[in-house]
Amino acid sequence: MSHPVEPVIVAIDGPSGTGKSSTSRAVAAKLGLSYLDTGAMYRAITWWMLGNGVDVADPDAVADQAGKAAIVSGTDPAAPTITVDGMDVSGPIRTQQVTAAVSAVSAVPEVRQRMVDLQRAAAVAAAGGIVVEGRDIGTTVLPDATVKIFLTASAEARAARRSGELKGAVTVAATQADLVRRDAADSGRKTSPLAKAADAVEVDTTQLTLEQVIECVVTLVEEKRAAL
Ligand SMILES: Nc1ncnc2c1ncn2[C@@H]1O[C@H](COP(=O)(O)OP(=O)(O)O)[C@@H](O)[C@H]1O
Ligand SMILES: Nc1ccn([C@H]2C[C@H](O)[C@@H](COP(=O)(O)OP(=O)(O)O)O2)c(=O)n1
Repeated sequence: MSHPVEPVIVAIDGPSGTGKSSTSRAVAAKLGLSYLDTGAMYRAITWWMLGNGVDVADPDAVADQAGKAAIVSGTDPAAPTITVDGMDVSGPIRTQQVTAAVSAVSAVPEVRQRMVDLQRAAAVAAAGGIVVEGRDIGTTVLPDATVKIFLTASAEARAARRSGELKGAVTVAATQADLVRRDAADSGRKTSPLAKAADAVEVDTTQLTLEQVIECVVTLVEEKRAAL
């Protein structure tokens, strides 16, 4: 008897600098799936809050404005996009100012509820399947995902990777301190903290090349698909 083929949903979670974005994009491209960067969505709403003079340290003020920004993500892994009220914000959401404020904004339950609704809608819309990366995808957003991956790496390796991107503008030590602070905030918040789902496969990427991580995830997805 044949079964209807369900679109494959891959959830990739983990802290900053573990390789979620690079791995997710490449896996989606290789397997012909859509791709959603949920961190970019939290950065986009944070960018909007900062630009509109909202005090990001005041959760009530953030909650009050949580429904205002129209955030739209393009899910083609070859050219992912993110807009706020129709404006391309892919550059501005990567500034240090946004990075410093994003954990506070994303801890506010009203913000999370809006983002989770958008993320689930994107997964439903991706008829051919999707790779979704973030902090709470396997635990909260898509608990029925076909495959769940939790990427880790040492704080040293993650900081070295990130400061490589910042091209020496910030020292590795300062980058590492920022990462560790953000990990603590993201893991310690009340609403859907950064956490490994019980049924996620943990992959420590400290000693792996990006290509090895991509291969590992592609293999896990193909094994799961074959067993369906
Ligand atoms: N296994 C790896 N080894 C070395 N560098 C990596 C590896 N995975 C990712 N990188 C690099 O580290 C940086 C951060 O990766 P990224 O995918 O943005 O991580 P995340 O989305 O988890 O924050 C990027 O410059 C990326 O090219
Ligand atoms: N599913 C998610 C994704 C990101 N966040 C929050 C917490 C993270 O510190 C920020 C930014 O995430 P992002 O993946 O862009 O961070 P990095 O690129 O790894 O530095 O957003 C979240 O709370 N839940």
